[in-house]
Amino acid sequence: MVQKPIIALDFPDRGTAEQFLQNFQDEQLFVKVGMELFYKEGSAFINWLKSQGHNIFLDLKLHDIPNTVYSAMKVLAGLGVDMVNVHAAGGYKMMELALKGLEEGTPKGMERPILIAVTQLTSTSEEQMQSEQLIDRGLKDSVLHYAKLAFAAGLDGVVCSALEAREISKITSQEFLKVTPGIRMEGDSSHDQSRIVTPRDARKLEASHIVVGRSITQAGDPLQAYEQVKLEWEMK
Ligand SMILES: O=c1ccn([C@@H]2O[C@H](COP(=O)(O)O)[C@@H](O)[C@H]2O)c(=O)[nH]1
Repeated sequence: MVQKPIIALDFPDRGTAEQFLQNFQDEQLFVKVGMELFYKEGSAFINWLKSQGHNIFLDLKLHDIPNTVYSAMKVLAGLGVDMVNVHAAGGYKMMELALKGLEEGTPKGMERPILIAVTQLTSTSEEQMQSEQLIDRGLKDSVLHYAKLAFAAGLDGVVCSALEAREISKITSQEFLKVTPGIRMEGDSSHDQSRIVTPRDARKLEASHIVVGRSITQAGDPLQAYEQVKLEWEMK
């Protein structure tokens, strides 16, 4: 089944986010809440989104020592969101403990949130990665390496560019999720993203999910922009 595009709710506060969501009336969406909105509004906003029937990816990208991530994941597991994430650069042990924390923290009768790991941010270019992270390899090698590590640690998938999705499937499994931000419609500004792909190409490249922010949230008609993204994404 094709998953709904995930809309990145990159807004400063709950009021702005709720106003944006009014464009979609009763449609049940898959939304992403990032650091900005979560740090401002906390779990009350998550509860409200759930009460509206939306699926939620809580995008906090945890990256700390294994024990700290383990404890934090135990808390996040209680929020009832559908998806959470860590940075794969935190390492194998950190990812393993993130998963353990989620498993232990998920209340009885609830499903454990999907756990994915960021490989290389879609804003990162090969040159930037080599000069700033001192990685003396191609960017794809680094993404594939992190994907393999996340797979070995038992995670459900990764955040990557759709450009890397097909190769990740080959070295992990078809079911391993490839959640792909950096999505732009033809002709849209890339803003601060480096590795961008259209919804149509993301589908062809076998991404399992697309994450779309500004192409929808900053559109004159967000509902129409969402419908267009969805149409391209669902067309094979
Ligand atoms: O590698 C990553 C990981 C996360 N993101 C997040 O996705 C959205 C993308 O927003 P756009 O406006 O469509 O660029 C944003 O919330 C990022 O924090 C990412 O872009 N790349």
